[in-house]
Amino acid sequence: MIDRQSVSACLAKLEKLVDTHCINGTTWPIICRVMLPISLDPKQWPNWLSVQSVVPQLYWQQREQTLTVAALGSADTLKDMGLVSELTAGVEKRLASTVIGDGIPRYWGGVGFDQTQPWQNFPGALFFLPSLSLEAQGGQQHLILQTYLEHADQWPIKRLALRKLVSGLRWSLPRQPSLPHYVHCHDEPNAEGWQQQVKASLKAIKQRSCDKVVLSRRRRLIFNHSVSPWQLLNIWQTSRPHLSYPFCLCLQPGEGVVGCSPEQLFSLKNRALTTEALAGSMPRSADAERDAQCSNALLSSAKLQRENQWVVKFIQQQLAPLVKQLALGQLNVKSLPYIHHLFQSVSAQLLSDTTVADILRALHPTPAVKGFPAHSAQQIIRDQETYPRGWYAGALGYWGNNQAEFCVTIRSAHVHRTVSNRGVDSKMQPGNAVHYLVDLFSGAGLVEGSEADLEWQELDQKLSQFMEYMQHAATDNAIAQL
Ligand SMILES: C=C(O[C@H]1C=CC=C(C(=O)O)[C@@H]1O)C(=O)O
Repeated sequence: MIDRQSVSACLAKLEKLVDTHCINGTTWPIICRVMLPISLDPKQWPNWLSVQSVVPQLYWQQREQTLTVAALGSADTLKDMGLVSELTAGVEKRLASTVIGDGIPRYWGGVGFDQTQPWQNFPGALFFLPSLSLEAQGGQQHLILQTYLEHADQWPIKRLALRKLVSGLRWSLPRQPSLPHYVHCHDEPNAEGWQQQVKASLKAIKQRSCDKVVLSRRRRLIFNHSVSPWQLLNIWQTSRPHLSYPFCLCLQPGEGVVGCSPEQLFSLKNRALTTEALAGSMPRSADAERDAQCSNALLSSAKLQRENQWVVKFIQQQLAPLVKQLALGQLNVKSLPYIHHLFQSVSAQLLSDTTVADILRALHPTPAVKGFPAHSAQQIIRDQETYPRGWYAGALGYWGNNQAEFCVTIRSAHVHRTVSNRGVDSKMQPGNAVHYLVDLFSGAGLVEGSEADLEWQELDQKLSQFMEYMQHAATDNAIAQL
């Protein structure tokens, strides 16, 4: 179990360690951390985070479930800084700090799709060292408290903040409130707008200014009642597709990015790197024979293979100066509950002077979410899309010394709210000033031979998974309340 007493004991241990270093220590900056074994079912962690008032709040689970984290509060945050290269250099510098105490520190966070197009109240990129985290790894669970100090002078303020965080923790886990029904649904672009965007993109592809571009659609659901990202995470997790990363990052209470992604950006353990090309899709069918045909069609369609091969080509090009022994896995099909994808794994060994930052900058974003070549695809996306992608199609995960893993934040939503003095449409109550918004995103890769109607259906397919889960959850809640 985890309770107030054990966390207080853990804090006392951390304070003692830091006090001793402040008196005797000579090396600065330091990361000081203590770990306490706990037993609290990780399935409860999102619920536990949802009742806390401190931010940031992060939940992230590794695709094979080898690591789960619930992180709360920040001992050190790096965000925005214009260039991702500056931010990543900052994280590397932090990780070179002297570590005092137990285990190996990890910074958590990531980068949005295009840092020049952030969401409101959400920086383009952010990494933080959690003040408090729960981590499950190798069959063990720990509570971890951490602080980062550039000098002893910072300790009194940071100690106070930690004490405040620990004393403000909430321990009772109420039932999640029921999920309301949305009152309005709006697609951007709509089906007609999509036709125009695809036409313009295919023209650029035909003129050879681009080989592939990934365009997206935003479905905005508007609610009259509060919706929390944690409710959505619950839905995604209960109906979790095999081998996906469930994640939720809130930078303000009740607002954040949430999703369940099948795609890994990369994983790095010591010097061994794995990454993948996940692109090219076919719908699933309830009929087993038809479903097998769809899956086989992925492996025989030249157009779908092109979609995937631009990603492979990009990965090979970008990694060439940074790795040795690059090897491609077999082209395969990854089947999720609603959709099949073409999938090819890539593995390599880092060269001796290659860093995590080099790999992150080289790979993100891949043509699975952007296109190829990157610059012209970016231009088309900027010309055609009418909203910022923010952290949709970004990268989210952890970064430690010689260790990192990031998922690509697709199959995701931005949960936020707006305040206005007008209703959004006639169904909204006139005096209802706060609108709760769930922006769902889905994207589709366009190459020579793509058809706007089929790509629109693919976007539907990707959205339908979530829409169905949500419908079920709202109905189940309504029944439970009878
Ligand atoms: C960009 C998305 O999916 C990517 C990943 C798998 C298959 C894709 C496709 O077939 O277009 C996309 O490249 C998304 O789901 O929003």
